Amino acid sequence: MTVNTQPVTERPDPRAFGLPVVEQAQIPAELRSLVARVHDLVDAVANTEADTDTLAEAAATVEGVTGRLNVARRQIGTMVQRDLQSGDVEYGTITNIVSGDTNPAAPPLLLERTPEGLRGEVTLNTVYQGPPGLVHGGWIAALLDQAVGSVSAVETTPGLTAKLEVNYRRPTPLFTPLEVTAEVDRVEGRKVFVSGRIRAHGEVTAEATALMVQVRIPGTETQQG
Ligand SMILES: CCCCCCCCCCCCCC(=O)SCCNC(=O)CCNC(=O)[C@H](O)C(C)(C)COP(=O)(O)OP(=O)(O)OC[C@H]1O[C@@H](n2cnc3c(N)ncnc32)[C@H](O)[C@@H]1OP(=O)(O)O
Repeated sequence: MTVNTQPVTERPDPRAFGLPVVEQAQIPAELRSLVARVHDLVDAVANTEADTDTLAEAAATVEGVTGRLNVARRQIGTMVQRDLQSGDVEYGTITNIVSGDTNPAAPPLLLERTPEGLRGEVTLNTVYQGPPGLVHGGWIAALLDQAVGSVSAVETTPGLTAKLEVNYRRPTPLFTPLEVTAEVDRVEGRKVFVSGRIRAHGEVTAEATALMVQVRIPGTETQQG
């Protein structure tokens, strides 16, 4: 649908808020590899039944590595700039729990623009388990919150979630490609009404409606209402 979008040039640059910005292409391949290895490590730790000697050795090794990595830490709020296939520029926090490039706990959910809004695919392992074999309801809400927040940011300007209502229609399975979609339904001043869905095997397992309230951008208060 057609929404009340603003020109790309009016989107806020996080640098204007004093936030450091890293271009996605500047993230070293070695860091991406580390993130992927630790993502697998979390799954291995969550499920291991290895003997106690192996567990003790692994704990000591991980403690040592953690100490070496903590010597140099990023500033909280560091943003990553992503160039979408559509040509749009998107900003997100680099450690975002759902989509962050450097967060090994993120699945991650990567979203791309479609004529309707945003779409992405993600497959979740037992790290995201709630009931046996199923995705935790809080994580379902997190996926939907990220998708509706991102579509609001990409199609209008960034905002915070004021209200999120999730309907859990069917169990959402682990180890199954999940399609996540989101769209802007309407815009009223700073209020952006959005909706999103998760599908497994083409069937909706969860859907959400949400209200995003756009952040006030210095110098544009009158435009934003
Ligand atoms: C540059 C940065 C780039 C960032 C990229 C990000 C990528 C995105 C990905 C992130 C994805 C993850 C996303 C996350 O995880 S966001 C994290 C979770 N959300 C929060 O922490 C938000 C906490 N809440 C607040 O900070 C404030 O309440 C906000 C900012 C939301 C509004 O406080 P503000 O003082 O600014 O505005 P206002 O109070 O004058 O309200 C304005 C209008 O809204 C209406 N209203 C408000 N609340 C509700 C409600 N509950 N139901 C119905 N209506 C509500 C209100 O009546 C009014 O309407 P009207 O009277 O004008 O008609």
